[in-house]
Amino acid sequence: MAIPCPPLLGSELPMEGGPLSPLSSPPQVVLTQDELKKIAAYKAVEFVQSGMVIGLGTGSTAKHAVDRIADLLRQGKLNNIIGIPTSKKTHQQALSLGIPLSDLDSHPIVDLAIDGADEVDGDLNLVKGRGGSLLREKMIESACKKFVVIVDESKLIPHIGASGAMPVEIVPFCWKFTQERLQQLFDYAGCMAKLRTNGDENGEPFVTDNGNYIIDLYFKKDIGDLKASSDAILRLAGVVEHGMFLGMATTVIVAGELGVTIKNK
Ligand SMILES: O=C(CO)[C@H](O)[C@H](O)COP(=O)(O)O
Repeated sequence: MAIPCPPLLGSELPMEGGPLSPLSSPPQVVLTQDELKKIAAYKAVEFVQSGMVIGLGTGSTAKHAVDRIADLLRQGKLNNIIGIPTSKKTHQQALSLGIPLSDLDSHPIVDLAIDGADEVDGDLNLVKGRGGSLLREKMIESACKKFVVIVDESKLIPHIGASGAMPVEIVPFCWKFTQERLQQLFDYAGCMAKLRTNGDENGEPFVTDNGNYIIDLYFKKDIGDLKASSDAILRLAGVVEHGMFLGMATTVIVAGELGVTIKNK
């Protein structure tokens, strides 16, 4: 869907915090959602400095950031970057672009991670993992000094789970049992727990990079206390990790109709 937006590109973007602020001139061009994602991604890459270890996110927004980092390396504007990819897909992208890569075993401290999100609430809590990479994303983004989240404004929501699924990565063993337990946990919020499939006619389960399954939780109502919800999910044997990233984002860059907003924790 095309979204009206002033002609904002690259370093011309406003960087104010707080709500999106109207610009003086009326909207002149219409930017697509993907163009907004690119604007947020390029703005985030301005935080990258030579010599940094960078967590490379996964998804259509993070892909723009990885492309941009590769461009700046090629142009000699960045040097000695080491990328830590959050998925096999991003690993493949970064490898094909010639970004030097490593992992948390060799680089346990990550200077900066840049990644998209499926939802961002008013306290900068996130839902991630609708793209299926939540476990590696959470491992890497928990290990970083600064976590910059890049989104278009459609990702801003009033409460976690408001726009769709909250994914939970589980072991395949007796997945129906774990699915049932997860649904029961959030019965009070009208939860529907669904096994994610590949979308083909056979209904084969989607398998994560770690060989696990994903149960998508759909809530009819606000689940309330996020910390308590997180703890309850993680207490279930069979659960590996969930897609709520609570208190992890240090900065959220939002590209929208009226410009760019940078929200800091
Ligand atoms: O968490 C993710 C993948 O596991 C993605 O960051 C999230 O799904 C956002 O994706 P996109 O940038 O394509 O909207």
